Amino acid sequence: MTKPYIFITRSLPEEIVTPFQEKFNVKMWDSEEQPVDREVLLEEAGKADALITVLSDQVDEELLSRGRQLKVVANLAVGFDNIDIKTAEKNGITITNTPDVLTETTADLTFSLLMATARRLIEANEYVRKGDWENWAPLLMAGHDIHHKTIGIVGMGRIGEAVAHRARGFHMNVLYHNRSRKKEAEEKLGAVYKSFDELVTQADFVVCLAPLTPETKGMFHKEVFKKMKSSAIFVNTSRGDNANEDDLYQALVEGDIAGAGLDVFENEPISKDHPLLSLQQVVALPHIGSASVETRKAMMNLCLENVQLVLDEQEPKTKVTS
Ligand SMILES: NC(=O)C1=CN([C@@H]2O[C@H](COP(=O)(O)OP(=O)(O)OC[C@H]3O[C@@H](n4cnc5c(N)ncnc54)[C@H](OP(=O)(O)O)[C@@H]3O)[C@@H](O)[C@H]2O)C=CC1
Ligand SMILES: O=CC(=O)O
Repeated sequence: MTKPYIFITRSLPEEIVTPFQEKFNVKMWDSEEQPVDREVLLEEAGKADALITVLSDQVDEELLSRGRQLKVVANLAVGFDNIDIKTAEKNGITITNTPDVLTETTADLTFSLLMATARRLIEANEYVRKGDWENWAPLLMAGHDIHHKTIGIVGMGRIGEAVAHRARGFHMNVLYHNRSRKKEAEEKLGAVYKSFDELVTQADFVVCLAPLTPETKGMFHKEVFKKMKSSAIFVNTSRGDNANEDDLYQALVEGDIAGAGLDVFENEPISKDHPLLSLQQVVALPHIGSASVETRKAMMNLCLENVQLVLDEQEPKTKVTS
């Protein structure tokens, strides 16, 4: 009997893949960094039983309609805005993601980014390395306090709650906004529910952790930045499209807000000539929210386990539904 065929759109460590090779025929794209060619991906989608994809692969109608063989697409991310879930469901293809295993790691990164932006860590590091540090000065690299300030979390889900937990350790007041109230988070974390407008007006740090959906796309725009405190710092570790980057740039230049910590961008990788990267008050990272070795390996294992379960005609651990 021929083994089921799994195609993985990036090269993953052998140690992760080898245990699955006895039961499955596993092929990987030969680069860890370079995305798979679209034509190759479409061809593979037509003959594979399972795909393991990354967040930059467009799993759209064209791909999901390539043939009857494809049973499961396991996305190496918790976000699944790159996948047309409705078409997958219509075509009987199971979609899985990687929630929970990356929550704490992404919360660590989100809070680090908040701190690095507020306390100007990247700018200060460059200042020392360039040899510009000649004297101690009373306001040299003075930034913004974090402790006892107010954090406003838009998207108080798994990662949002983990960020709130860290914020409590810094004696911060925690505000949050979701479409629905989370009484449990309010009790456990002392978080206070606010409307979106109230949150952006009152918070010193506005952190976006809502998924990218038609509703959240562009939710941080010109008028929203104008409502924020001029000392506010915007942190985005969700998806770049949740903020309008032109408006964010203007808000920073015009002093509507004081800084931005960004792990995600409208177009990734962001061009080095992008206006946002010309601003000292912006800290930019290459979408590394979940990037610890332990967590990335846990995500890879979860993808392979989900694929195995679906191909064995069992329920996957973390199925995505519309
Ligand atoms: N930078 C990185 O590397 C990473 C980025 N991410 C991003 O973080 C996101 C969140 O992950 P996770 O916490 O696990 O997801 P969850 O689904 O647990 O949380 C998302 C939260 O967003 C809220 N939400 C959804 N729609 C809206 C809306 N229109 N307005 C306000 N709140 C909304 C939801 O509450 P409700 O339904 O009540 O509105 C929910 O509480 C991912 O979707 C992904 O985009 C995740 C991991 C790593
Ligand atoms: O952006 C990363 C994810 O897991 O979603």
